[in-house]
Amino acid sequence: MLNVGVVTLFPEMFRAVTEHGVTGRAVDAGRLAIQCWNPRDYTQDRHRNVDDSPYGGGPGMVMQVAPVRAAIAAARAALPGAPVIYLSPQGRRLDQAGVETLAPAARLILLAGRYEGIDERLIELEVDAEWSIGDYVLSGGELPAMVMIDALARRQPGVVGDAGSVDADSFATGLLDYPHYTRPESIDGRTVPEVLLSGDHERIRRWRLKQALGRTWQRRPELIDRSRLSAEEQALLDEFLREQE
Ligand SMILES: NC(=O)c1ccc(N[C@@H]2CC[C@@H](O)C2)nc1
Repeated sequence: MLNVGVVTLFPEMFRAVTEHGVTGRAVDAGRLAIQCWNPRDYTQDRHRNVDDSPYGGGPGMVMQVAPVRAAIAAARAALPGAPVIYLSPQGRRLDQAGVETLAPAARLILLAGRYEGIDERLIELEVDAEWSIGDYVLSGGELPAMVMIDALARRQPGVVGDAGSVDADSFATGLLDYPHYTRPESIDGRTVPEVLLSGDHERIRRWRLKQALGRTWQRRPELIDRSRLSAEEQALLDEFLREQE
């Protein structure tokens, strides 16, 4: 059971994960819970302000400490002991290995910022870890938070129907995915590789491993350390590359 608290100005956005697909079913099955706390609900002023001008000048606004801190406190009360993760381009780059390190956590609090960001003292006082989903700037931390929720939910037992499919997930193997096909057998004259119609499961396993190795070598060579490949993997990669010549 993964229990996620989210501090966000846009709780409605999280319906994208609570009401759809694998994560929606995980919520229905009680394997995933997502609860949002909105800093705007913790403002004291009539205008319910959550942002203010930046010290030092410059464009945009900065999220104020007090409302966000109060929302985090409310989340902590509901999720005692949960680490607080702030999503930002300044964070550690999330990859499948990072997902694996976060996966054992039963509780997490995700802090999604808006505007130009949050007051640095919030990070110093409340944030346990900063994570980034990639080197690009987004309007808010909500989408990165949902990316993290989806990746972590898939690692919860029972969330992904066929457990084997999670193990075979690309990156779970450290490789890119092999090609997938389904009916019809021919589209615009393009047919399905006959090995996949053979019913020979060992041949199919080898073909898929060869494709994963070859595609990874061609598109993301840095993901392959040839010295760590098994004899079978080395042979399959060589075979793939010979066929490409
Ligand atoms: N690459 C990322 O994971 C990422 C995370 C957050 C973000 N934007 C928010 C808005 C203001 C500040 O909180 C940060 N952009 C990119």
